[in-house]
Amino acid sequence: MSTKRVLVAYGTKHGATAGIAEQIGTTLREDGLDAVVLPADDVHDVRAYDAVVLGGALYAGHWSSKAKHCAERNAASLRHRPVWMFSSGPLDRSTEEHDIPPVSAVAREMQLIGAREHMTFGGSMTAHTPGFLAKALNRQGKGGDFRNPERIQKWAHHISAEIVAA
Ligand SMILES: Cc1cc2nc3c(=O)[nH]c(=O)nc-3n(C[C@H](O)[C@H](O)[C@H](O)COP(=O)(O)O)c2cc1C
Repeated sequence: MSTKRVLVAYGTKHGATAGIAEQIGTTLREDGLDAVVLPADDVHDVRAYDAVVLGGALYAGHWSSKAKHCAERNAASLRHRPVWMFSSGPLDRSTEEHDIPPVSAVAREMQLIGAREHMTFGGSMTAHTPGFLAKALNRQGKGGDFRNPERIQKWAHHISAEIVAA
């Protein structure tokens, strides 16, 4: 049986979501899959992949437009392969306490594509994040890196298991 190819695509503004995507890619590779990690803007054809993981950052209640446009641009092909989606956002530990459902636009994309599952991961906004609002929130002590490597890895292992079993 040939190694399954998996695309992990991400829509990011400041890199936190890219970091999550890279960790998912690394874990999928450790599990024996051929995983490629790409910015969502660079994804124009997913037909070379057996499965796709697509993530986007949340800003003001909206999922990354880069991730959304990627889903829309590739909808016809995504419908024919297993797809998982994730969001990177909350700047607290809430994602570790309970599941945070996808925002409505993501739920709509998932339905259109027939995506299997969605996960919300804690985000990251540090003193290095550019932008007035980010700086102001950091000054108020509201920033931090809330990405949880164990949770990300656990979800990636779960995806590998489903892909291998398919
Ligand atoms: C101006 C601003 C607005 C944000 N709005 C949300 C939001 O509505 N929901 C959320 O969960 N996180 C929100 N966040 C947190 C970001 O989603 C988080 O920092 C994310 O990991 C950033 O990803 P990126 O670095 O890939 O762009 C916001 C952050 C900033 C700076």
